[in-house]
Amino acid sequence: MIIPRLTLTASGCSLHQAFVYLKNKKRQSTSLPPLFRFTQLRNKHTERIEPETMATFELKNLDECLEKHLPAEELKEVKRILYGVEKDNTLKLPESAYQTAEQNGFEIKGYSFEARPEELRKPRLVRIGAIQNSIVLPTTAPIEKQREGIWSKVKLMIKAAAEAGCNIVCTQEAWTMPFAFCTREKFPWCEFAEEAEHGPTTKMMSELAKAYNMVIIHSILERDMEHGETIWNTAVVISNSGRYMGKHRKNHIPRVGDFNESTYYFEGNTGHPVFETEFGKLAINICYGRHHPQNWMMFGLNGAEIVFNPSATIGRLSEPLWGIEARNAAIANSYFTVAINRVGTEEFPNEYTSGDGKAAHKEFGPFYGSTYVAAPDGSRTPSLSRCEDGLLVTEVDLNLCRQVKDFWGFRMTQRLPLYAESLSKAAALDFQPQIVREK
Ligand SMILES: NC(=O)NCCC(=O)O
Repeated sequence: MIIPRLTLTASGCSLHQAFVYLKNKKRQSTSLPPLFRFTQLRNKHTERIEPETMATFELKNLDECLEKHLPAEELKEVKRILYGVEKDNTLKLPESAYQTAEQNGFEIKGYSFEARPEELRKPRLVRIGAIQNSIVLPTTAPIEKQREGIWSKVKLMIKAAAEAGCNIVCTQEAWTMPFAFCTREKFPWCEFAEEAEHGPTTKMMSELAKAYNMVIIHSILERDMEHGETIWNTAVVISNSGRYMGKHRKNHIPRVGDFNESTYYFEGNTGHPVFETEFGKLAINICYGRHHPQNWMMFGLNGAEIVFNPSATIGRLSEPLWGIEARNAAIANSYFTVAINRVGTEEFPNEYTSGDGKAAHKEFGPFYGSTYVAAPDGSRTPSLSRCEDGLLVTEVDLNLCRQVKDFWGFRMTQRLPLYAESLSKAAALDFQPQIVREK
């Protein structure tokens, strides 16, 4: 789907970031870590600004746009219809979390979803942190420096999540690296791959998980040392004890636009695991898997209460789909979903083509952020910004999953045996589609 206007708007975000940077420069110049300062300047210089963006570059967030332009009464009704929330569900976070965000130049937002009080079960309140971020150093910097740069930034965001009382935190897809798969070059990008259980990033995240008593889900390029050093796109789950719980490998690999990921790794072989943690039963449906309702369904069948969707996707391709897919999955499967997307435009040293007859180019993006959480009753939070680093904190009561199952009965009416029979027929070589024609 081609939506040129949205694309242009997103690329204009860098102007806004540059403006915010300059505005905050004086106030933050001593407290801002050098890597942050570099990123914000770099974005200003590397993202293309087309003349048409000037009119709309302020659209860094759809919700802020609605708030700016709609009268209060209408805004309330629009939000009820769009988000399924009857009353303001903004969650006030501890001051320290806001301060950490402000000092380090990222957005922080808090929301909550309530469930009905039950007689026999206590509320099962869980705070979820979802992190969206841009890369930090140029993609030409040494690999280890690039990774450490992103680590430093995201560690501060995890600190803010801890201050905000988060029990679970999830990063975006392939969070330690630029999303270089557009290039189809193996070197140096494969060097970002690391072991899921024993790699440096999991080690670092395990320390944070233990220190903050937090489950951490982080999505990396995995190198499987036990199976021929093969590469996978993998989400790692670390318990709040700091111990490695397991991993899930991306089930559906895109072959669309510049998402040339099939050059690097295969479809995952880990099924649909659900991780039973102190803070609920969690699963991960990595990026492109969100277009496959059956992928979402299988995590539900295995008992997931929250399914994370760490992603890397761009406006030209998928922005109109973004608000629909994870939200629909939450409704269809009676669980919470957390859709997370990176921000910024990434520039690579060599030009590549998109196979669409257009000129070769070096940039990939803009990735449009817009991280949000959807609840099983179909309500959802507003999105984080389309262009800024951000932490979304959402408090959920997991009791809502069963309450929605009881009310709507989607799990009861699911007709699994009917579909199992039909699916095995559809997958057979001699399948004949069930079509009725006029005689
Ligand atoms: N990372 C990834 O799978 N992106 C594919 C594009 C999309 O699914 O929106």
